[in-house]
Amino acid sequence: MSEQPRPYRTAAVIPAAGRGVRLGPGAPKALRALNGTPMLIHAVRAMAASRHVSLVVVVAPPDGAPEVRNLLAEHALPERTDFVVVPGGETRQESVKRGLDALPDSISAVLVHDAARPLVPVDTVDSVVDAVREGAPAVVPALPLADTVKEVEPGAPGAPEPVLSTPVRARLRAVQTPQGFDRDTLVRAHEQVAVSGEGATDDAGMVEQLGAPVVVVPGHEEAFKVTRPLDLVLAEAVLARRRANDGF
Ligand SMILES: Nc1ccn([C@@H]2O[C@H](COP(=O)(O)OP(=O)(O)OP(=O)(O)O)[C@@H](O)[C@H]2O)c(=O)n1
Ligand SMILES: C[C@](O)(CO)[C@H](O)COP(=O)(O)O
Repeated sequence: MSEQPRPYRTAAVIPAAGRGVRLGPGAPKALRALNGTPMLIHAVRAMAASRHVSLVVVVAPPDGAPEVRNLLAEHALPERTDFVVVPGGETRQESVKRGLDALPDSISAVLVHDAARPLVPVDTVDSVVDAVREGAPAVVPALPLADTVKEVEPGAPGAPEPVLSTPVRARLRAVQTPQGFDRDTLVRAHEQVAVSGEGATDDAGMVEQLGAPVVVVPGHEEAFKVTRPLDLVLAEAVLARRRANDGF
């Protein structure tokens, strides 16, 4: 007898276990506040805002799972969405893998979304989900670049670095999250693709190494990653503009 196809259910895995070294000293980055609310809660709400997302798996700082469970209980979140919290690993890639391991069998599509991109609009989330539902095994939101990019021979910090090439800017895209995947493809990438050093910098890159197609859909300026202190200033400004537009 042939296996029943899975009902189409989409989960979001939110890696939130990073320290936030580039942001400077303080609590783990995902737990720092934006307009009084932890960055992670903004990211969780951004995923749960999509009508497609029925489950959100939060990958917490390694010893922070109880604190994250408390945060989820304390903040208003949509009732139609289920939430699971698991502890993260040493690298982003390990943290994503732990999130994937927590998915129930019923899930057929997965979004992987940085907690550090708390302000992604729901339309961007939905356009990624739609492209996966239409059959793309891997989908990334991305924007054209404003700067010219040079490939260099990396040297000591602060030392002049020889330029090797100038890629054609019109062919480059700055990649954001959520990245969307057919679940089996992403699991296969995490099982089969060997990545050395600090791990893969994004999940779609691992799928590329499998030889599976990855497509880009338009990203959004407000899906920027909170990485350095100036990004916090921008995030607060975006939230202030949203509050003003909402009329409170
Ligand atoms: N071991 C890790 C490292 C990163 N992340 C998550 O991956 C996302 C993108 O990583 P990044 O912006 O680099 O966050 P940090 O690793 O916290 O930042 P930094 O490199 O400055 O320490 C973040 O939501 C971060 O919490 C994770 O879950 N587990
Ligand atoms: C996944 C990502 O956000 C895509 O741009 C990015 O690669 C994460 O990099 P980080 O160094 O872990 O912040």
